[in-house]
Amino acid sequence: MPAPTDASPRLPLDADGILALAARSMFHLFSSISQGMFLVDRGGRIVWVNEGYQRFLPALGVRSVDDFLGRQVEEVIPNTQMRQVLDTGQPILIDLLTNRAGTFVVSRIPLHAEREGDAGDAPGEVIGAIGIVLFDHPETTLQPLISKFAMLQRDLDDARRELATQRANPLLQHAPGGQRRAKYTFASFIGSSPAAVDIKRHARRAAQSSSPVLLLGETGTGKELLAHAIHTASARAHGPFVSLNIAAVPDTLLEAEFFGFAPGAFTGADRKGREGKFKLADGGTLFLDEIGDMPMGLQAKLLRALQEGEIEPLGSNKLVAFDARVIAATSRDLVALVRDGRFREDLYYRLNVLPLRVPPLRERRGDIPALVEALGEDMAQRSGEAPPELMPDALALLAAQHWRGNTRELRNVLEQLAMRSDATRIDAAEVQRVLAETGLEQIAAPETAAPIEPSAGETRLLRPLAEQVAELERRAIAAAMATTGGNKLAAARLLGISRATLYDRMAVDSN
Ligand SMILES: Nc1ncnc2c1ncn2[C@@H]1O[C@H](COP(=O)(O)OP(=O)(O)OP(=O)(O)O)[C@@H](O)[C@H]1O
Repeated sequence: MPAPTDASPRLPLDADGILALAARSMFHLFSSISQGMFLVDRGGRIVWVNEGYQRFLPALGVRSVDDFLGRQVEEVIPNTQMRQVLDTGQPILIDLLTNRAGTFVVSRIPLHAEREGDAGDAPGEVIGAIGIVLFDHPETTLQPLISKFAMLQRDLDDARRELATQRANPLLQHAPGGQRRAKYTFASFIGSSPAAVDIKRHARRAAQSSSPVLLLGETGTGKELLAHAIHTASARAHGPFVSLNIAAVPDTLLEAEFFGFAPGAFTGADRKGREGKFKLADGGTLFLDEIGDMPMGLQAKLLRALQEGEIEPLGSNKLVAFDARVIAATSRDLVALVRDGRFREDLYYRLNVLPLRVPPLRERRGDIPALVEALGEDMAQRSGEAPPELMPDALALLAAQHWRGNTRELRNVLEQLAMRSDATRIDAAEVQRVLAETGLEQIAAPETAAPIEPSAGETRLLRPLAEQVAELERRAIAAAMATTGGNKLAAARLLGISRATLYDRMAVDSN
């Protein structure tokens, strides 16, 4: 390393100089790594904004930097907490801010006056504050953190629900041997549409029998929930409910998971040996989720176990009898898997004794308002905040979606809505924005497509057609403008019309 020459820059030797240099370096660092910064004076007036921040101005409804400077911060940045920082002198180092421009991770730091003379280390009076946008689009930039948080939240949720359900239903209380018990009853399956009533009726009937049940349906339709409910309503309700998600266990470990292993059965195995799920489910129900993902090699062994009512733990050379009722579930097309030679036909028939097809959400759109209410209540119980209240147009828009991920996806969207919206009453434009931001396809909510209450919907339709078309057009334009943050070109593209046509229609609406 070359020795510093007299011309090389050096660290200042005095404390004030070092402090000034550190402050300058940190300011430059934040200015370059953050998405934007601005300063307010003691009175909350915006006095400076950097280049990065300027790109948020259109979404905030501000036309130019000149329009931004000199304004009171609350006037131009809804929901800001800068005033609190000015009043308390306390920084808010990390916070989520949601307003019409989106959701941001922000930091707010007070600026203190220099202390005159020998005032010690105490900060001087607050003379302003600096606002920093650390991340925009936190849903993508902070995805790993958010996913982890969501997972923990869901675990907590499950535990709370389990407790609440146990209190309400003694049948769900401790099964012999400890914690393995069902979490849901048929009452947990929300829905009174013909399709929901039908599946519950068939499932209740299946609960009376001891034959294997096969739950077929898309992901998130409630197959696992129904498996729990069938167990709870069955004669085995006092026995354990044991579930195994076949897709979640590596193929090499599956056999041990199913059948258990004898002490010292293989290198690295637990010295004491371990019981498999079949044995753990003795006297109760074994739920085999994602059965379509079962490796071919193990299918023959599963078939034998089901036929004989006996299993052979790995490395034991001993047959052990078990008494468990099997409920299997899959979102895959088992018949096609059989046809392609990827699922044994004999095993398919063994499992397919009582097949139940769980309908996707789009076949029971009428249940969506009730589901929204139940899921909202559940979320509110968890967060301690009031449940989100969806306006009729927002519900209609949700009811019109395709919902590939069914109830699980609906729940995710509601969680996003609760997280991003300041208002407790959520309208269609807000839903549209979240659907767009979460990358879900959006289907407009024509009133004829999914009337939530047929009679009310029909009454609404008994008006002049031109009036209804105009209203639908106005709502579509408003939704497109909300989704694109007011960008008319993008809104026109979304609606499949030219920009000129969009201007025309908007001019008509404002007249
Ligand atoms: N009808 C319903 N009423 C209330 N909650 C429901 C309903 N259907 C599904 N859910 C909820 O949606 C989520 C997904 O349900 P579940 O895990 O039972 O679906 P699944 O069909 O087993 O999904 P996968 O095939 O992906 O495992 C759960 O939180 C469940 O409680």
